[in-house]
Amino acid sequence: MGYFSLCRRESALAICHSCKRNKTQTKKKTEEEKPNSRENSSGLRLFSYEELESATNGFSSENLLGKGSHGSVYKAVLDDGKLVLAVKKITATPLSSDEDNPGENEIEILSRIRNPGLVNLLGFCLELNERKLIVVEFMANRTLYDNLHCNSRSPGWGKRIRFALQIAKAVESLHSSNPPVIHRDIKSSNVLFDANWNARLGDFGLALRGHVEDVRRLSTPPAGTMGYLDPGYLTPQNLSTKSDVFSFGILLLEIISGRNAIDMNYRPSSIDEWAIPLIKQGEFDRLYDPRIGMPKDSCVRRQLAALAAWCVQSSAERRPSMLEVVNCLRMVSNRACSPIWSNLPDWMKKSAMLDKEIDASSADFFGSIEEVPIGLKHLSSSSSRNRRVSNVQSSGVVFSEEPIGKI
Ligand SMILES: Nc1ncnc2c1ncn2[C@@H]1O[C@H](COP(=O)(O)OP(=O)(O)OP(=O)(O)O)[C@@H](O)[C@H]1O
Repeated sequence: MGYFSLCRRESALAICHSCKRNKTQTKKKTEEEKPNSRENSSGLRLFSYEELESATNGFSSENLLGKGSHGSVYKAVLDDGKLVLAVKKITATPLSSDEDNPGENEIEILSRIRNPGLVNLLGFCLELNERKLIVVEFMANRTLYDNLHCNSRSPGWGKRIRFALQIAKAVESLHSSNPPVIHRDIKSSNVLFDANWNARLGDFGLALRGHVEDVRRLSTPPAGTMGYLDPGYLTPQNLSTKSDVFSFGILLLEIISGRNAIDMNYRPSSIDEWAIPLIKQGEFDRLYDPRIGMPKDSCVRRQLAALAAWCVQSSAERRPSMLEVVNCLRMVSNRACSPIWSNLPDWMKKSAMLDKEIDASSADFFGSIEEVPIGLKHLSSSSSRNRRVSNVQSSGVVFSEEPIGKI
């Protein structure tokens, strides 16, 4: 029996059962719950259709936040203006089954995970069987796609690196949950910013939850978005968390270069085919977003580019884990935000790391790695900029002062 079939039998996930109820049953239940909406056992709120309709001004175009391939998203204001949230009105296709209905899948997955790095589920409305309403946290500052590509004031390197780290942490939290979640649709339009400009990962319509062997057994066809999709993910058997790592690498290249994942104004049009030769040749001035110029710190330039290249390798096994990505980005972030950090005496570095909640294994990343998984040049042990900051981590990537060699 597949994992999702099992999920559907668990009482803890009342939502799944509820979703399967017919309209009459659901209406009856909701009527019983009136006049006030209430939370179910998972802490999720059950909304009535009427209250969401009224909170979105009748799903008006003024409240429309955007449209995706599975429906539209509206801003909703409830509880006398105290609560602002986003309502996804999912349009089921005639072919949608319980197994592949993105709305139901999103509820099923998001009801089991909650994390400050995600656009979390707040509740749902079950009254429309064919067009479900999913209620999630409202993200006030639009998507990463909008901010990178449609904003005349493009974010600078400090912000971009912080965003990359926040997204990486969110993906890592999915991969390390039990059982793991594979998002399968990491891309800039699925990263949204909350009111405090924290990057949050959203849209779990394609996500799969379960141990890789179980998920593979389900034979869910490969899915994702062109330009971000792992080229090695051709059959259900190829699925692994490393497909998310590939998509994250594409996202990182997008953050670095400011160009679209697929952009007909460039040759080659796909970002990885365009970027990797530039990274190999050390042509960072052509790689980095010309609107804001390259990061001033040459180490940061090399490190970010090499990390992206590591993630988009064609061999899934040779890509880093998301934990390694997080550790790399923590180091980059540290360096980018405090250039003086690399010159500090060891004891101060340690304190600085504690202050910034950076663990020792992250610090190892830049200092003492023997393995060079993508053919990056070995770090010269005499290089003062890249010298060892603490003890060894078993695998990783090395950044050199020189242009990066063969990948
Ligand atoms: N929680 C939210 N808060 C604010 N705006 C949102 C929220 N979720 C989505 N949006 C807006 O609605 C748009 C559509 O979102 P949706 O997740 O349906 O599709 P998408 O990810 O853009 O595209 P696709 O479904 O094709 O992957 C987003 O691009 C975003 O502008």
